[in-house]
Amino acid sequence: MNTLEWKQEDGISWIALSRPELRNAVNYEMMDELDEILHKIEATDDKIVVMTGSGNRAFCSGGDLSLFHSLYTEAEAYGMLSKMGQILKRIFLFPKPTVALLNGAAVGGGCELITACDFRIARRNTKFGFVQGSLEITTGWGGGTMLFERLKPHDAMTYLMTSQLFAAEKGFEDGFIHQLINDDENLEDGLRQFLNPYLKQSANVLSAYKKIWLNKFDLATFEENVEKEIRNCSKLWEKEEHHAAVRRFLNK
Ligand SMILES: CC[C@@H](C(=O)O)C(=O)SCCNC(=O)CCNC(=O)[C@H](O)C(C)(C)COP(=O)(O)OP(=O)(O)OC[C@H]1O[C@@H](n2cnc3c(N)ncnc32)[C@H](O)[C@@H]1OP(=O)(O)O
Repeated sequence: MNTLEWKQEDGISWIALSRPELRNAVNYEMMDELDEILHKIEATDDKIVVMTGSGNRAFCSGGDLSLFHSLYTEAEAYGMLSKMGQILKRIFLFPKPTVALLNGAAVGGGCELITACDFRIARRNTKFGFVQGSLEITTGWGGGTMLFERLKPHDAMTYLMTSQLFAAEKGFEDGFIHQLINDDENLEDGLRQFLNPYLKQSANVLSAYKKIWLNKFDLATFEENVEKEIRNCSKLWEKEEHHAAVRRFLNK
């Protein structure tokens, strides 16, 4: 694996996004590797999946803008967005509980990725934000649809419509972040403390409860809504306003 690290320990499958020099931005190789690793994990006896980022700056900075900047038309954008959208859906619907461990900032598509997970644990000093609006696009991997399943509509709209970066403490108050880990605490120790009561249960019990939550969804409607989100984002993507905003980011 070139863009991910995977380890299995005490019933936990750890996935670390590993492109720290670009703040763990997602490229096509990472999408393929994520897809592959999720298939492998599904076949293990592991109880819980933890997703985190390499380094201490970022969990994930979203799509790799230096790469995806070359996608110009709606159709080109749709290809990339729907590829990652499929992976986010797999994470959201994954048969085992999933946890996003925010070792650093989760921004743009990175924030969509944490939304796809069942639990979010963050260092107290981290930030998260759906900054897509400042790039003149919206969420395009299905994370907007998923956010409305995680939060009260008013809070979800605030996160999405303001494009702001928020402190993890605000996410904790809103119920988006489930546990804060103090800055002087070891991140893995803090996570294990949170996970201990879950890890005392069998994999079958955890998966069965996850299934009850997933049974709530009309899958066809959920998939239709994700698809609409991806299509809408693709339309905005091809506008000059978006390309200009990305150029500003890359030339800063
Ligand atoms: C494409 C899908 C779409 C979606 O559907 O959601 C998206 O994800 S759009 C992408 C949205 N993401 C962003 O706009 C993130 C921008 N990044 C940041 O805000 C910051 O980098 C950070 C994540 C808050 C971390 O800040 P910091 O630790 O200070 O790092 P730097 O900003 O100095 O970045 C270091 C290095 O990495 C490059 N970088 C960062 N993010 C990306 C990215 N998403 N794509 C490509 N490159 C990225 C950044 O340009 C720096 O490069 P160098 O200057 O060459 O070192």
